Amino acid sequence: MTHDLTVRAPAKINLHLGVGRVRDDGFHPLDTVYQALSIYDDLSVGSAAEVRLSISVADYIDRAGVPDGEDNLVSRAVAAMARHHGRELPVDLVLDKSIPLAGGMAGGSADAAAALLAVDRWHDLRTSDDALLALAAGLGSDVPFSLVGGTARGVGRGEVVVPVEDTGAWWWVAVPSTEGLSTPTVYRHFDTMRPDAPEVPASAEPLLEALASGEPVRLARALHNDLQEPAIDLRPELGDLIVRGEAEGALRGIVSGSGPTVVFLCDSADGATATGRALAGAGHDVVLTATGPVAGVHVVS
Ligand SMILES: C[C@@](CO)(OP(=O)(O)O)[C@H](O)COP(=O)(O)OP(=O)(O)OC[C@H]1O[C@@H](n2ccc(N)nc2=O)[C@H](O)[C@@H]1O
Ligand SMILES: Nc1ncnc2c1ncn2[C@@H]1O[C@H](COP(=O)(O)OP(=O)(O)O)[C@@H](O)[C@H]1O
Repeated sequence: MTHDLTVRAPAKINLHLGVGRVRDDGFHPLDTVYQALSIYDDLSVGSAAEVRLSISVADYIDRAGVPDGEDNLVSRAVAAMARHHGRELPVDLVLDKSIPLAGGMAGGSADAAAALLAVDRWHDLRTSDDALLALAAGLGSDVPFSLVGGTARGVGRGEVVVPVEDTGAWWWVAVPSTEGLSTPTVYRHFDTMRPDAPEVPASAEPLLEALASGEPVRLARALHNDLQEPAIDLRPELGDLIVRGEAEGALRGIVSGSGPTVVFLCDSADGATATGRALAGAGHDVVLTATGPVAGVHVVS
């Protein structure tokens, strides 16, 4: 089958992830700064009599970990669009994944956002931006950011997203783990380790100031993730990886979101290549070099 439309969906990292005390609804209040990186899943669309989804993955992704059928966030996004418009939205979808799985890089959220955009364009639904953002928030806290992309501040449970100016071109090395970490598990571990967590999460302001300076060394110092401690407690080897990457020239290593992917900020493209090579040489089979910020989900063909 030929597919006439492809939507590209970027991975995200959190430059700042301030987490407050768990709310009554089970979510945590956040003050976060997201950045979209140049590691992408692609979602291609063609015609069909019903909703169909097929999935392929990069060689470093465990295909068995990606749910098929209606459990996939792509299918859930199509169903949400169909409910919103009050009609069936038949479509043939082919998902090609490169974003590490269950890695704290929001691959599933990116796919959900891509599906919203793809189905909107394919069926010429002209869904308003506000409706798309509301549908996205219903699918997951990270999904609205995947629509917006670039660099943006997220508050609430992360679903209220405001773009921030970011004129930098930042270079990153991402090192995924072979085994993913579940987001709810890491949040629960945060609750255990931080029973005294403040109601109001740590402010993203210092990070935003560092970002505005355009200086990689300042940004490196300002990176902050309240889920790093629980993630490292669950996976102590992540702490060793951070130390190693920093010894190999990275300005700073940090756990991405709820982990277990570790991302390293480097001073330049050459710096990222050198750190990436050194980590690959040290036995890390999968090392991805990326730049950010990049656009949110967008049509590429
Ligand atoms: C931690 C973060 C940081 O950006 O991303 P990942 O590292 O997973 O990519 C996000 O908060 C993940 O967002 P997302 O993966 O969309 O989470 P959701 O589907 O909305 O929620 C899954 C579960 O995570 C927990 N959760 C999520 C968001 C939040 N603010 N507080 C929470 O406690 C809840 O247990 C919830 O049931
Ligand atoms: N399209 C999808 N891609 C990846 N995971 C998906 C998808 N749809 C549902 N999932 C489920 O969501 C979980 C978390 O996925 P992912 O977004 O990759 O990680 P994270 O939440 O750590 O950023 C997976 O383990 C999987 O069970």
